[in-house]
Amino acid sequence: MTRFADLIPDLNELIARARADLRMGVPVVLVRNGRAVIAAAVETLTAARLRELRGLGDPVLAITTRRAETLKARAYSDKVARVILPDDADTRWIAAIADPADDLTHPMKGPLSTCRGGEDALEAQAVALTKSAQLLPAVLVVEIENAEELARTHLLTVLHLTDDHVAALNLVPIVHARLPMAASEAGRLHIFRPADGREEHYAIEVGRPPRDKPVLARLHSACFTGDVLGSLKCDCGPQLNTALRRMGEAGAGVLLYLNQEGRGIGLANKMRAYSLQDQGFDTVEANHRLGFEDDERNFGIGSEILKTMGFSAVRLMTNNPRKVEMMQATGIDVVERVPLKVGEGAHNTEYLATKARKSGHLL
Ligand SMILES: Nc1nc2c(ncn2[C@@H]2O[C@H](COP(=O)(O)OP(=O)(O)OP(=O)(O)O)[C@@H](O)[C@H]2O)c(=O)[nH]1
Ligand SMILES: [Zn+2]
Repeated sequence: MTRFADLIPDLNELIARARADLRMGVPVVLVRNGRAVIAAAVETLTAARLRELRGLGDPVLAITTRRAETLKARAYSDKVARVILPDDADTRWIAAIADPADDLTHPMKGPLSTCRGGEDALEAQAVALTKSAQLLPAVLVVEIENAEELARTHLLTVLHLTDDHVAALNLVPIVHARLPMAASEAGRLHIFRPADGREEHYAIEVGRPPRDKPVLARLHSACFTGDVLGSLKCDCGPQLNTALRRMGEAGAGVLLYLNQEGRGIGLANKMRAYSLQDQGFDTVEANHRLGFEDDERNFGIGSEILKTMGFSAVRLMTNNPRKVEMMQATGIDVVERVPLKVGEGAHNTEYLATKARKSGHLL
């Protein structure tokens, strides 16, 4: 028995630490079924670290199959493609694989060689880690033998992964307090903190809705540009304000403010997507070129919070049928869908039309 064993971080805690490492540019070590790799996020890779990683073996650049499609590289798997790093590839070459900003002005000179066969589970998990760290989904990976020793001598985080690790949500209510708002003086803000070290989420309770009846609810995803800056590119700001106002008028409701900016890709990546939209790509194409799925959000978070607050049924304000399906699938009964169509204008007609055409939003 190790003494003070409870002081040792568990896998969820180590994953949170690994996320922070990758964001800073520090490589992490991943081990699974006797295989070990060292992985560094492309977005934060420095020339010095690239040099040393090359010294450890033959690096492979792992990207999502989505990004590989844009680069016309063969993925051989539905999750991840492994691009073989040419000997003369520098950090700029590597960055261009991950970042589509210059795809049109400086297309990659292919064809890119990719690995076929062999193990790619760790590569897929490493890419998933960069996604959850809200970085570009791309990692430089080198297979290593002496993982434990390298990690110990170089103070690197080691993750022993068994299978596709799904952290339990475990949203802990931290605090709530009265918050009079323009939409309702009877407001209350609740803070929920997930056990996985990621962003906190909020619930804004309007009035005191009875727990045993369906509550007027809105699942709102953070949109700094729309909610705070009044961006005209989307409908988020007006949707947020209208939802709160309707709850105020009804005297009761609950708005979940989920910190899943940019449909879960983070504000930096959303701005990368906006820059691609300025080059003519629509909202879905831009996500795909960056290597993301259309929507990387986890709506299960909303259900967890509602259950913790004591609700089991909602009248959900949304135009997104996926939100309804996900709520039902995660144990909250959606007795009614309440449309929330506001904020249409010259700058977002295309955006709303694309949501309807490609993402199934109801108009
Ligand atoms: N990646 C990406 N995210 C965007 C873009 N425009 C808006 N968003 C994000 O999309 C999300 C919109 O969230 P919601 O309004 O809650 O969801 P919705 O799927 O539109 O569904 P309803 O509004 O409920 O009908 C927010 O997280 C925004 O930050 C974009 O062009 N690209
Ligand atoms: Zn928005």
